[in-house]
Amino acid sequence: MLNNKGILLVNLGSPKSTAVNDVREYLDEFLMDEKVIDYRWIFRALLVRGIILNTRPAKSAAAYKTVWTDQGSPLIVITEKIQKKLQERYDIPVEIGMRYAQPSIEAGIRKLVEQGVSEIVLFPLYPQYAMSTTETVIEKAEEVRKKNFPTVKISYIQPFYNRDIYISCLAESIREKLPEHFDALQFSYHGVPERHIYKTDPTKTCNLNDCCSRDSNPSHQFCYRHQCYKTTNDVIEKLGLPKEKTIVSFQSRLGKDKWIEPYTDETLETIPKKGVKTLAVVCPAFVSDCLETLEEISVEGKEQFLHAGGEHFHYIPCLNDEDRWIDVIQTLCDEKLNEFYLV
Ligand SMILES: C=CC1=C(C)c2cc3[nH]c(cc4nc(cc5[nH]c(cc1n2)c(C)c5CCC(=O)O)C(CCC(=O)O)=C4C)c(C)c3C=C
Ligand SMILES: [Fe+2]
Ligand SMILES: [Fe+2]
Repeated sequence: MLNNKGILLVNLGSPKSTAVNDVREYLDEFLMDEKVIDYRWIFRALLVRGIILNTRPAKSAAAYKTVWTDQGSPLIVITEKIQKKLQERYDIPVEIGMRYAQPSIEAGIRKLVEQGVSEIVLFPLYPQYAMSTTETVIEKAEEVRKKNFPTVKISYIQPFYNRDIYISCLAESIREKLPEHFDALQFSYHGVPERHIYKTDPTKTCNLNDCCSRDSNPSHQFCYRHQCYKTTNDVIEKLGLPKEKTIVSFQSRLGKDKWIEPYTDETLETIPKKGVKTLAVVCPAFVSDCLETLEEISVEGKEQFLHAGGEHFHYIPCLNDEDRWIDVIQTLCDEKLNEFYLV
């Protein structure tokens, strides 16, 4: 019986509008999360509320305005489309929740509970594990569950960065959108501070230089960088592309800390001089297009590349609500739903 089961799809979240005050409120909640800026509260507050929130909201609001749709933030609109398509395949309720802003994780769980759900499969919509994404989602959901819904059971879908169904789906999606001719395919992942990688590796053995070749190292379970390289290598293999024709880089760094390298913006500025004139870029840390892909890569990144001597720039959209991606979500949900029977 699936009667008391439900699915909650969780994504990052967006400001409620492009008004500077709404963006400030969103950034405050986001950046005051200690899993995102992992300083002691007082230092985090000094940095976020004393420095970042003075200037960033206006700059981010202007960027959001360039991608906002009539229905709202692309990230939310696309997550809602995924929800609708998935709901058509299930007769148990499917809801969405955002880690920051609205609709919140709490609102999503409440909607499910109001429909009689007591066992939730929660799907963090992040292929690779990171403290600032998967981990903070689980922590938040558990906090909400313990406080407001103590009798509800939640099970969590694990990062799927190396699952063959996901790799095949991503590879096929890329294959369809790649231009006939290109000099390089760049995989640009969202960056994280380098410190986050060491912090989440329980074995403390992750060596950024060689961890990616040691797939048996248990630290890779918590190593975002490793998982990005694993996704890339598996997709390249599926596509039959020579490794020399591909680039991995990390985007969106914020602040003065060292983030994992190489940085996307620096790469875009150097590769034209090395002969890359036609570039395709894909962003597999994001399953839905959002500010970071539609503005930072498709607009800013393109300008940087062309300005540095590049000639053609092709942005490859995220999986969004492609049916083959909905198939993957459904398979991963079914696996978890079936686990309920085994307990
Ligand atoms: C210390 C800061 C940040 C870390 C660490 C970080 C990790 C991280 N983020 C995503 C996914 C997304 N981030 C998005 C926007 C965004 N990210 C940060 C900062 C950190 N992210 C900021 C300040 C912002 C807001 C926009 C801006 O001012 O630049 C988004 C887009 C949201 C949207 O509404 O469109 C996504 C998605 C991942 C996957 C990740 C770690 C792996
Ligand atoms: Fe981010
Ligand atoms: Fe590692």
